[in-house]
Parts: sequence; structure tokens; C-alpha cells
Amino acid sequence: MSSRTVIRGGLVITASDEIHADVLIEDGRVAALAASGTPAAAAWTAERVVDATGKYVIPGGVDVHTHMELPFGGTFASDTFETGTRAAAWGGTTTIVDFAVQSVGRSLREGLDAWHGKAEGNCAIDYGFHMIVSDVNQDTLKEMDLLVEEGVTSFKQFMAYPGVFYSDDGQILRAMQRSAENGGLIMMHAENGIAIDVLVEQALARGETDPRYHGEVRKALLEAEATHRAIKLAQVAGAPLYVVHVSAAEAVAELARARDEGRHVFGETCPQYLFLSTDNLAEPGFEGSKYVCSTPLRPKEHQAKLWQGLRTDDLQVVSTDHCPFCFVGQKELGRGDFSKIPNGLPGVENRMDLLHQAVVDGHISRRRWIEIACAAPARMFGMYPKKGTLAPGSDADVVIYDPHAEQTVSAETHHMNVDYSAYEGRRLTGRVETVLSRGEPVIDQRKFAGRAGHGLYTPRSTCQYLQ
Ligand SMILES: NC(=O)NCCC(=O)O
Ligand SMILES: [Zn+2]
Ligand SMILES: [Zn+2]
Repeated sequence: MSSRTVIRGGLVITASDEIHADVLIEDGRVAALAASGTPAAAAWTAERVVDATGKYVIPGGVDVHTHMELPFGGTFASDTFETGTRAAAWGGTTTIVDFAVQSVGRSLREGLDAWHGKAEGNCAIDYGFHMIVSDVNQDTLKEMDLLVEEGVTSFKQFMAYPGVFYSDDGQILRAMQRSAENGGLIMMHAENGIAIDVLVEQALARGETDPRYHGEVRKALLEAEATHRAIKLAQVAGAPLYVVHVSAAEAVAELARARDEGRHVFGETCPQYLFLSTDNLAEPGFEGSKYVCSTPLRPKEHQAKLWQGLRTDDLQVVSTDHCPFCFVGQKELGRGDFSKIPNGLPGVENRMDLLHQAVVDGHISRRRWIEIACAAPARMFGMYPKKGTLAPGSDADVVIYDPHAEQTVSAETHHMNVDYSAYEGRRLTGRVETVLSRGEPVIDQRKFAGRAGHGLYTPRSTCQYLQ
């Protein structure tokens, strides 16, 4: 039996258009859009009519960098797929791409199966997977081909974290060569981890143990150097490259230069680098641990270059790198030694609102908001136009967004399973009102109406900027 919903009277915003239009949804997909008030739109009948007058009607957010339940530093990221995807929906995100992890000595398949096991039946919104490749060998390289065929088309490698996720330049080159052949996209954590470990050891020996030293040893120059090296390795391999969580102005410059040369090099940044800084890492007592992530927060001056990169398309995507650890019992593991603080910040619920605030503040346009948060991530990782836009045939992942509502961000009211907010007390203009996932309400007028298990696994095609 077919089910129909009509959303009436809102301003529909996609990456390319803004139009006062009604949206007809049939069987979980967008069936048609028509200018509000026209006879075509007026003729539509439906079981459910949503009034969006005075609101924005936007595609659901696509967050292509999350770490639900990630094992890190002797503990696990505190959001499960159930709690994390519910929180994502509250924040207007309707698709996540999380990172399955290959452990050293194990196969990609084993890691991927484990992540399917964690996610299946638990998600409130749709999800896909990238694969973290921690152990490049002949078997792994062959497995990469199979994963691309089955819809896991992107692989993260780490130039940081020696002894954990780290790959050396030879391993990186081999994986890049393979991805040049099989169409996969290498996602790079670009920091010189070997040099950073020397600086960590020296800082600790000087008694510099507070969280702020995490930012000092993970130098912008070592992010820039690794970014440059990754770009050159990709060039040698003839492979495209996507650099994750870019935080340093110097790294943006490396990306810009490569793009000016016409290379297939892409960059992602995250809200924490746009809205937070080393001032947060230096908060008194052990408060700074709440802001420990890698790449680290940078001095405020870097933010202008990140915004500029987002406006000029030297950076294409804003994702969260959502990787929450509670202050009590988890971040506290690093009291007396900043290198033992689990790395990562919560944010899956905050991204769409923070980026809307960037619209209000004049950093980006409304359409660029949708581009960097919905359309570009969907294209980058092979999900467009099913995800990331509102067009006939797209999944009806729709957010009714109130651009005038005021909110104060707080751990008291957020839905992420973590005991603090990185944005505590921040006043924001704009708020999610209703969220549909494939036509079904997940958030209905600020009440949770979804269910664990509604979210489906989404296999992906290869990067659509290269097709
Ligand atoms: N970013 C971070 O600090 N934690 C998550 C793991 C990663 O993305 O490197
Ligand atoms: Zn990383
Ligand atoms: Zn990450």
C-alpha cells in the first residue's frame, strides 16, 4: 500500500536552489516538488500533511566521519550505534558513514563484520561504512577490491598513532596504488606521528603533562608536512586523496596548491576546528581534556583560513569526527599524562546547527551550508542523489528546520551519550523541528518518533567527483 506525505509552504534549500515549494513524498522517496500555491501542488493529497510555513525544508545531513563504539586508548567511544544515531537525528543528520576497524594481524572482513554486528538493528537512521586499514599486506590489498565491489569504497589510513593504526609510507603507497586500480578513495589522517611521539616524550620529560600540551606537540607544521607527503604519495600512485579532519591553515594551503595543480585532492574539516581553539585546551584544571582530539584544536587564527577554504572549495566537506569519551572515567585516564587522554570530541548532534550559525554569522551562504553538510559528502562517498539532496527519486530524508528558534547547547539537554558538551552554553539561532528518514518521522515536532532498527545499511558507489 502506498503512503504519501506532503510538506507544504517551506523554503526548500538544496546545494543548488532555494525555492518556496511543496514536497510530495511517496513510499519513502521524494516523488515531486512544485512551487507552493500552484494548482499542481494544491492538487496533491496525502495521509500526512506537514506545515512548513516559515521554515526551511532541507535534505537530511550526511555525516561521513563518525566513530560509534571506537576502541581507543584502552576504552570505547561512549555512543553506541543506537544512542549515536538517535542523537544524530535530533541534530538533523539522517545518514552517517562510520569507520569499521581492521585490527593488526586480522582481516578487513573480520573488522567489517564486527562493525555490521554492532550497527545492524540498532540504528535510527541510515548508515554506511568506511574501512580503517591498520595492516597493509598482500591479503589486505586483495580484500580492498572486494570491499569496493560490495559498497565499502573508502579506506582510512593513519600517518599518526605509531603502534596502533599507523601505516608507514610504503604501506600507504601500496594502498594508494591499489585504490588507483579499484576506484576506492584513501582517507588520510595526516599528521607525522613518528615526530609527534618524540615531542610527546620530550614534553612529558619536562613535566608538561596538562591537556594543553597535546595541542603544542601536535604541531601545525607536522600536519602540513604529512598532508604534503600524502598528496605526493597519491600523485606517485595516480590515486585520488581525501584528507580528514584538517585543522591547520598550513594544511589547507597544501590542499589548495594541489587542487590548483589540478590534482584529485579533497579536504574535510570539522566544527570543532571552526568554533573551538587552543583556548579551550588551556581551560583550567583538567577541563582542557574535553577538547583533546587529533588533529588538535589550533590557535583561533587558523579558523579564518578554514572558513575561506570552505568558501573557495579548497575544503569540500564538514563532518564531525564524532568520537565521544565521557569526562568522568574516560578523559580522566589522562590525568597527569596528556598522551593518555582518549582522543575525540562529541558533535554528531551539533553539526547542522553550528553550520547554520555560520550562515547567520555570514561565513557561508545557505546553499553552501547544504553543500558542505549534505550534498558534497554524499557525492564524495557515492550516495548522491539518493542522499544529500531533495529531488524526485531521492530518499525522503528531510529536515524541517526553524531558522528563527533560539537554543542554548548543553549536556543537560543533548542526546549524545556523553557527560559534557564541547559547546556548553553556546547560544545558537536555528533548530531542527522535524526529521523524516525515508519518509518516516524520526523527530516529530521535537519529539523522538523513530526506532532502533529503522536505519538501513547503505552500500556506496565510488567517489562521484571522479566518475
Ligand atoms: N580524531 C580523534 O581525535 N579521534 C578519532 C580517531 C581519528 O579520527 O583519528
Ligand atoms: Zn583521524
Ligand atoms: Zn576520526
